[in-house]
Amino acid sequence: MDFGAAMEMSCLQKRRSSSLPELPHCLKGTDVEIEIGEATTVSDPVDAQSIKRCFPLTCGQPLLHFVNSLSRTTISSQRKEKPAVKVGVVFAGRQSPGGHNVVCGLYDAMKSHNADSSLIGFCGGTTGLFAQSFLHITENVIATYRNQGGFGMLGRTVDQIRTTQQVNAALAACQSLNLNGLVIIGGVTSNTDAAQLAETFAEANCLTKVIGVPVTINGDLKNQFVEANVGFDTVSKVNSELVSNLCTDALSAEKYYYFIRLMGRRASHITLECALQSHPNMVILSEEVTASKLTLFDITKRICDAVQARANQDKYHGVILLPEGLIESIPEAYALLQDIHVLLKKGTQTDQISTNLSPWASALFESMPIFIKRQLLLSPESDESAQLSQIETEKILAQLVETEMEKRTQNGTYKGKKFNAICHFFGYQARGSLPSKFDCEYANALGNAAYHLISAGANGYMATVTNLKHDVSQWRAGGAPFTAMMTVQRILRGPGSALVGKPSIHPVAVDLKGKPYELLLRDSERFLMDDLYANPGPIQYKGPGCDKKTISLSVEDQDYMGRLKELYACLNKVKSIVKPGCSQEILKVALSSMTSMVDILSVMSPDTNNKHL
Ligand SMILES: O=P(O)(O)OC[C@H]1O[C@](O)(CO)[C@@H](O)[C@@H]1O
Repeated sequence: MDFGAAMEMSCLQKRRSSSLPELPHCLKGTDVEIEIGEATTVSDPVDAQSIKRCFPLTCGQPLLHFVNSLSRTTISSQRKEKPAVKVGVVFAGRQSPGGHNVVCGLYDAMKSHNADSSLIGFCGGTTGLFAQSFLHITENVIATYRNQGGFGMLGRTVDQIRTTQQVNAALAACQSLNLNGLVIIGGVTSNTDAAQLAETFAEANCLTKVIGVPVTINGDLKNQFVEANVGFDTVSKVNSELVSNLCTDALSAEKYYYFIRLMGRRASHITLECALQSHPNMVILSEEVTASKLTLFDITKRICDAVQARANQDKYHGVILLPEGLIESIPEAYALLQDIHVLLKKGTQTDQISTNLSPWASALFESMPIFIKRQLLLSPESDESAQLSQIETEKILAQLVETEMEKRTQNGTYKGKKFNAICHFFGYQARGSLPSKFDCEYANALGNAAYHLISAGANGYMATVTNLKHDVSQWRAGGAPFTAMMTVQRILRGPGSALVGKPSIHPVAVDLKGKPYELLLRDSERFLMDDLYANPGPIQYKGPGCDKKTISLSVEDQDYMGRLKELYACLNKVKSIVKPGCSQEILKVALSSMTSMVDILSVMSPDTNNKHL
């Protein structure tokens, strides 16, 4: 493929390519300084031990904040040129709208601080990194891809830097190319891999500093340092418009139920956000199914009861949203997928799988239509999960609902008209969209921040931009160590014993106690029965509405991140001052800090999804 090549641009694309996203005040100009914040710690002792053991050199580093020294009266406003740097960038994860702007922001920052700095982009994702296949990123390349969708500038292939061979190949590439920095763009998997790479590079005394950037449509890389992911805003908006169009269509014809599956493998953030923006009749989130341990039968029954209730009001149309990860959250389907995975790994031929499954798994498998069987048997993804984007869960559900409605008709419990379903998967069409203004600006700021981290010699950090609910000018930027975002998963093995996994940055699920979900629950009954469809329309790039952020970002607890940080600071204070035999005075100070912690905790949701407090 011809990476970085010029492309035929529409009028809109040309205008976008020449428009420079606004930068937050703290990143503007050439007077950005770095302030060292509080050291990061992990309070859970098991997690802490394991993280320290796996990341002895990069664990416990402080938070970093960027400040614009021009805003300070004490510092001279003379422009400071920084040493030239050579940086490599790689799209390690799946494409996500806005990803190109990380590269553009990085490039702009590098060049504005020293015109001799050079940026190379690895072609074809991690494969290009291992093979040292790259292109020099020039002004022309930047102009072609600024504010454009996809990952066409550099492409992507596999999203892993995991095996010893892969890590060594990455190390060899960075050493032989003499890179000062390597910027890894991706989601939870890519950033976990980046953390490992940073540690390995530190061990090997490699010059290259590894920096991650949170870019994933899934919106599941969230923690006290990361408020949003590049791409989520765009994908939610594009999908919401498409869902709304189907709502309008359903209401006009009054004869179809649209079953729509949206992307989101391990968390249902996109589905939740689209529901909040477009108000379909029904939404089924993976997190709800997991929490209530709903079976396929339960879900089918819920939908059928809803169809029946609507038919009682003479309504024979509707729109139902579900995430692609739903299938894995249904206990019996998950177990079936696991069994299939084990057999595939053993090398069992696909036509022999059914006979080698346990009787119940085989019965479920055999009850599926032939095309679904084929999809279930697809070889797993690089992270060993099923190829969820290829499994048409919406069709399984539509078929089960149709069968059940026929049964109800035959036994006389349903007397309405025939149920008609039409299925859709909105995945790739939204993922390839032109990025929203928010994603363009957010990604650009993150790319800028990545440069400042490299120039400050930070290794093992994720670039962060926060305060996102506010105007771009007020956004804050900095970096947080990967290790401060990690947790260790425990697999319980009988009472008192647990198997501890490797420390990783884990995807964060929809919080069923959080504000966005609460908003959905509040209106779910009215959405179901009253057809309160709302159409947000296409993404706006200029004029009124262009600065609208996702509802999730806007309603998430305004002070949640601030409270977490406060909590974290109090805890660190206590830990640093309380020592065996310390004075009464110190204990009093510690007690007051702990009282503040209790106060903060009492106003926060008890289920914070966060183990680093
Ligand atoms: O492009 P591919 O390899 O089909 O990836 C599909 C997967 O990527 C994502 O779009 C993003 O992680 C998932 O929602 C989806 O399952």
